[in-house]
Amino acid sequence: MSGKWRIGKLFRFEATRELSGRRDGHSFTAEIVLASEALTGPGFVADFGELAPVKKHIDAVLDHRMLNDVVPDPSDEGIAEHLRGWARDHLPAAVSSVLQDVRIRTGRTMSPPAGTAVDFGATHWLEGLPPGHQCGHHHGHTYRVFLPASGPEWPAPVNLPPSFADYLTSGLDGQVLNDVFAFNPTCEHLAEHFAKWLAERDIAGIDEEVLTVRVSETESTWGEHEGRPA
Ligand SMILES: Nc1nc2c(c(=O)[nH]1)N=C([C@H](O)[C@H](O)COP(=O)(O)OP(=O)(O)OP(=O)(O)O)CN2
Repeated sequence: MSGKWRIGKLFRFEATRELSGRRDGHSFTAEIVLASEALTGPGFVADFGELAPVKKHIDAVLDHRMLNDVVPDPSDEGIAEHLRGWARDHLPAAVSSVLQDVRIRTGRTMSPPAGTAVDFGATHWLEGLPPGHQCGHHHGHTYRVFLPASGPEWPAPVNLPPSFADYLTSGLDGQVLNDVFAFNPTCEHLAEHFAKWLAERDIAGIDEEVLTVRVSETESTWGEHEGRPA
Protein backbone atom coordinates (compact mmCIF):
# COMPACT_ATOMS: atom_id res chain seq x y z
CA MET A 1 0.00 0.00 0.00
CA SER A 2 1.32 3.42 -0.84
CA GLY A 3 0.39 6.53 1.05
CA LYS A 4 1.35 8.14 4.28
CA TRP A 5 0.91 7.36 7.95
CA ARG A 6 0.42 9.83 10.76
CA ILE A 7 0.12 9.24 14.46
CA GLY A 8 -0.97 11.70 17.11
CA LYS A 9 -0.79 11.85 20.86
CA LEU A 10 -2.71 14.32 22.97
CA PHE A 11 -1.49 15.83 26.22
CA ARG A 12 -3.76 17.90 28.43
CA PHE A 13 -2.79 20.68 30.76
CA GLU A 14 -4.63 23.30 32.78
CA ALA A 15 -3.25 26.82 32.66
CA THR A 16 -3.97 30.51 32.45
CA ARG A 17 -2.55 33.33 30.35
CA GLU A 18 -2.97 36.99 29.61
CA LEU A 19 -3.59 37.94 25.99
CA SER A 20 -4.38 41.52 24.89
CA GLY A 21 -4.78 42.55 28.52
CA ARG A 22 -7.35 39.84 29.22
CA ARG A 23 -6.60 36.96 31.56
CA ASP A 24 -8.19 33.67 30.52
CA GLY A 25 -7.92 30.17 31.96
CA HIS A 26 -8.39 27.02 29.93
CA SER A 27 -8.05 23.29 29.70
CA PHE A 28 -5.44 23.04 26.93
CA THR A 29 -4.70 20.11 24.64
CA ALA A 30 -1.34 19.78 22.93
CA GLU A 31 -1.38 17.36 20.02
CA ILE A 32 1.95 16.02 18.77
CA VAL A 33 1.75 14.68 15.20
CA LEU A 34 4.39 12.42 13.66
CA ALA A 35 4.26 11.49 9.96
CA SER A 36 6.13 9.08 7.73
CA GLU A 37 5.84 7.45 4.32
CA ALA A 38 7.22 4.18 5.71
CA LEU A 39 6.66 2.19 8.89
CA THR A 40 9.27 0.46 11.01
CA GLY A 41 9.35 -3.33 10.52
CA PRO A 42 6.77 -4.11 13.25
CA GLY A 43 4.44 -1.39 11.91
CA PHE A 44 5.05 1.86 13.79
CA VAL A 45 5.71 5.44 12.73
CA ALA A 46 7.23 5.51 16.24
CA ASP A 47 6.02 4.02 19.51
CA PHE A 48 3.70 6.44 21.33
CA GLY A 49 5.85 5.66 24.37
CA GLU A 50 8.69 7.64 22.77
CA LEU A 51 6.62 10.76 23.43
CA ALA A 52 6.60 10.25 27.22
CA PRO A 53 9.25 13.00 27.70
CA VAL A 54 6.79 15.51 26.20
CA LYS A 55 4.31 14.73 28.97
CA LYS A 56 7.02 15.18 31.60
CA HIS A 57 7.95 18.53 30.10
CA ILE A 58 4.34 19.72 29.87
CA ASP A 59 3.61 18.63 33.46
CA ALA A 60 6.75 20.34 34.73
CA VAL A 61 6.58 23.58 32.75
CA LEU A 62 3.05 24.34 31.48
CA ASP A 63 0.54 22.52 33.70
CA HIS A 64 -1.15 24.73 36.32
CA ARG A 65 1.01 27.69 35.35
CA MET A 66 0.64 31.31 34.29
CA LEU A 67 1.85 30.79 30.71
CA ASN A 68 3.18 34.35 30.31
CA ASP A 69 5.79 33.43 32.93
CA VAL A 70 7.09 30.41 31.04
CA VAL A 71 6.81 31.02 27.28
CA PRO A 72 7.65 34.22 25.35
CA ASP A 73 4.33 34.11 23.45
CA PRO A 74 1.42 32.46 25.32
CA SER A 75 -0.91 32.39 22.28
CA ASP A 76 -1.89 28.94 20.96
CA GLU A 77 0.70 29.33 18.16
CA GLY A 78 3.34 30.55 20.62
CA ILE A 79 2.82 27.53 22.90
CA ALA A 80 2.94 25.22 19.86
CA GLU A 81 6.19 26.87 18.75
CA HIS A 82 7.68 26.37 22.23
CA LEU A 83 6.74 22.65 22.18
CA ARG A 84 8.00 22.19 18.59
CA GLY A 85 11.39 23.59 19.59
CA TRP A 86 11.50 21.56 22.78
CA ALA A 87 10.58 18.35 20.94
CA ARG A 88 13.17 18.96 18.21
CA ASP A 89 15.87 19.48 20.86
CA HIS A 90 14.95 16.71 23.31
CA LEU A 91 13.28 13.78 21.57
CA PRO A 92 15.39 10.97 20.08
CA ALA A 93 16.50 11.72 16.50
CA ALA A 94 14.34 8.89 15.12
CA VAL A 95 11.29 10.65 16.56
CA SER A 96 12.17 14.32 16.02
CA SER A 97 12.96 13.53 12.37
CA VAL A 98 9.33 12.51 11.80
CA LEU A 99 7.78 15.32 13.87
CA GLN A 100 5.21 16.91 11.58
CA ASP A 101 3.39 19.34 13.81
CA VAL A 102 2.35 20.45 17.26
CA ARG A 103 -1.12 21.92 17.65
CA ILE A 104 -2.76 23.56 20.61
CA ARG A 105 -6.45 23.89 21.31
CA THR A 106 -8.52 24.95 24.28
CA GLY A 107 -11.70 23.55 25.77
CA ARG A 108 -13.16 20.13 26.35
CA THR A 109 -12.89 17.18 23.98
CA MET A 110 -15.86 17.02 21.65
CA SER A 111 -17.67 13.78 20.81
CA PRO A 112 -17.90 12.99 17.10
CA PRO A 113 -21.30 13.70 15.50
CA ALA A 114 -23.66 10.70 15.31
CA GLY A 115 -22.94 8.40 12.37
CA THR A 116 -19.35 9.54 11.85
CA ALA A 117 -17.53 7.11 14.14
CA VAL A 118 -17.76 3.49 15.15
CA ASP A 119 -16.48 2.15 18.45
CA PHE A 120 -15.68 -1.50 18.97
CA GLY A 121 -14.06 -3.31 21.87
CA ALA A 122 -11.20 -5.68 21.07
CA THR A 123 -8.05 -7.25 22.49
CA HIS A 124 -4.53 -7.11 21.08
CA TRP A 125 -0.88 -7.22 21.94
CA LEU A 126 1.96 -5.71 19.98
CA GLU A 127 5.22 -7.14 18.74
CA GLY A 128 8.30 -4.98 18.33
CA LEU A 129 8.11 -2.87 21.49
CA PRO A 130 10.89 -2.67 24.10
CA PRO A 131 10.96 -5.47 26.74
CA GLY A 132 8.48 -4.78 29.56
CA HIS A 133 6.39 -2.31 27.48
CA GLN A 134 2.78 -2.46 28.71
CA CYS A 135 1.44 -2.91 25.18
CA GLY A 136 3.38 -6.15 24.69
CA HIS A 137 0.86 -7.78 27.08
CA HIS A 138 -2.67 -8.83 26.11
CA HIS A 139 -4.82 -5.74 26.63
CA GLY A 140 -7.97 -4.20 25.21
CA HIS A 141 -9.16 -0.92 23.82
CA THR A 142 -12.43 0.66 22.85
CA TYR A 143 -11.24 1.39 19.34
CA ARG A 144 -12.78 4.34 17.52
CA VAL A 145 -12.64 4.46 13.73
CA PHE A 146 -13.53 7.45 11.58
CA LEU A 147 -12.75 9.12 8.30
CA PRO A 148 -11.38 12.59 8.99
CA ALA A 149 -12.33 14.80 6.05
CA SER A 150 -9.49 17.23 6.47
CA GLY A 151 -6.47 14.97 6.88
CA PRO A 152 -3.99 16.32 9.34
CA GLU A 153 -6.12 19.20 10.59
CA TRP A 154 -8.50 18.85 13.49
CA PRO A 155 -10.72 16.23 11.93
CA ALA A 156 -14.18 16.98 10.62
CA PRO A 157 -15.37 13.41 10.20
CA VAL A 158 -17.68 12.34 7.39
CA ASN A 159 -20.51 9.84 7.71
CA LEU A 160 -19.27 6.26 7.77
CA PRO A 161 -20.63 3.99 5.02
CA PRO A 162 -23.08 1.57 6.73
CA SER A 163 -21.34 -1.52 5.27
CA PHE A 164 -18.03 -0.37 6.79
CA ALA A 165 -19.66 0.35 10.16
CA ASP A 166 -21.21 -3.12 10.04
CA TYR A 167 -17.84 -4.74 9.21
CA LEU A 168 -16.24 -3.02 12.20
CA THR A 169 -18.92 -3.94 14.71
CA SER A 170 -19.92 -7.41 13.54
CA GLY A 171 -16.44 -8.43 12.38
CA LEU A 172 -14.17 -7.03 15.08
CA ASP A 173 -16.14 -6.29 18.26
CA GLY A 174 -15.13 -8.81 20.93
CA GLN A 175 -12.28 -10.26 18.85
CA VAL A 176 -8.59 -10.80 19.54
CA LEU A 177 -7.11 -8.76 16.69
CA ASN A 178 -3.90 -10.83 16.59
CA ASP A 179 -6.06 -13.87 15.73
CA VAL A 180 -8.09 -12.01 13.11
CA PHE A 181 -5.21 -10.38 11.23
CA ALA A 182 -1.90 -11.70 9.92
CA PHE A 183 -0.23 -8.35 10.73
CA ASN A 184 0.94 -6.78 13.99
CA PRO A 185 -2.22 -4.85 14.97
CA THR A 186 -0.80 -1.36 15.51
CA CYS A 187 -3.21 1.47 14.82
CA GLU A 188 -1.09 2.32 11.74
CA HIS A 189 -1.59 -1.20 10.30
CA LEU A 190 -5.30 -1.20 11.20
CA ALA A 191 -5.84 2.16 9.47
CA GLU A 192 -4.03 0.82 6.38
CA HIS A 193 -6.14 -2.35 6.41
CA PHE A 194 -9.39 -0.38 6.71
CA ALA A 195 -8.33 1.93 3.86
CA LYS A 196 -7.74 -1.13 1.71
CA TRP A 197 -11.07 -2.67 2.76
CA LEU A 198 -12.85 0.51 1.65
CA ALA A 199 -10.86 0.86 -1.58
CA GLU A 200 -11.62 -2.72 -2.62
CA ARG A 201 -15.33 -2.01 -2.50
CA ASP A 202 -17.29 0.30 -4.71
CA ILE A 203 -18.75 2.53 -2.03
CA ALA A 204 -20.48 5.75 -3.06
CA GLY A 205 -18.76 8.85 -1.76
CA ILE A 206 -15.43 7.13 -1.02
CA ASP A 207 -12.60 8.55 -3.09
CA GLU A 208 -9.65 6.26 -2.38
CA GLU A 209 -7.24 8.78 -3.94
CA VAL A 210 -7.66 11.02 -0.91
CA LEU A 211 -9.12 8.59 1.60
CA THR A 212 -7.88 9.00 5.16
CA VAL A 213 -8.80 6.46 7.84
CA ARG A 214 -8.12 7.18 11.49
CA VAL A 215 -8.01 4.56 14.25
CA SER A 216 -7.93 5.70 17.84
CA GLU A 217 -6.95 3.17 20.50
CA THR A 218 -7.31 5.46 23.50
CA GLU A 219 -8.67 8.93 24.29
CA SER A 220 -5.20 10.34 23.78
CA THR A 221 -3.79 8.44 20.78
CA TRP A 222 -4.62 7.95 17.12
CA GLY A 223 -3.01 6.62 13.96
CA GLU A 224 -4.12 7.19 10.41
CA HIS A 225 -3.38 6.17 6.87
CA GLU A 226 -3.86 8.63 4.02
CA GLY A 227 -3.73 7.93 0.34
CA ARG A 228 -4.44 5.50 -2.41
CA PRO A 229 -4.04 1.81 -1.61
CA ALA A 230 -1.61 0.05 -3.95
N1 LIG B 1 2.79 3.98 16.94
C1 LIG B 1 2.12 3.22 17.81
N2 LIG B 1 2.57 3.11 19.08
C2 LIG B 1 1.87 2.37 19.97
C3 LIG B 1 0.68 1.70 19.56
C4 LIG B 1 0.26 1.80 18.22
O1 LIG B 1 -0.76 1.20 17.79
N3 LIG B 1 1.01 2.57 17.37
N4 LIG B 1 -0.05 1.05 20.50
C5 LIG B 1 0.31 0.99 21.76
C6 LIG B 1 -0.54 0.31 22.79
O2 LIG B 1 -1.58 -0.43 22.21
C7 LIG B 1 -1.11 1.28 23.89
O3 LIG B 1 -2.19 0.75 24.62
C8 LIG B 1 -1.54 2.66 23.45
O4 LIG B 1 -0.52 3.59 23.64
P1 LIG B 1 -0.23 4.39 25.02
O5 LIG B 1 0.74 5.46 24.71
O6 LIG B 1 0.10 3.44 26.10
O7 LIG B 1 -1.65 5.04 25.26
P2 LIG B 1 -2.26 5.62 26.59
O8 LIG B 1 -3.33 6.56 26.17
O9 LIG B 1 -2.69 4.50 27.48
O10 LIG B 1 -1.04 6.41 27.19
P3 LIG B 1 -0.71 6.93 28.62
O11 LIG B 1 0.37 7.93 28.35
O12 LIG B 1 -0.28 5.73 29.41
O13 LIG B 1 -1.96 7.57 29.16
C9 LIG B 1 1.60 1.52 22.21
N5 LIG B 1 2.29 2.28 21.23
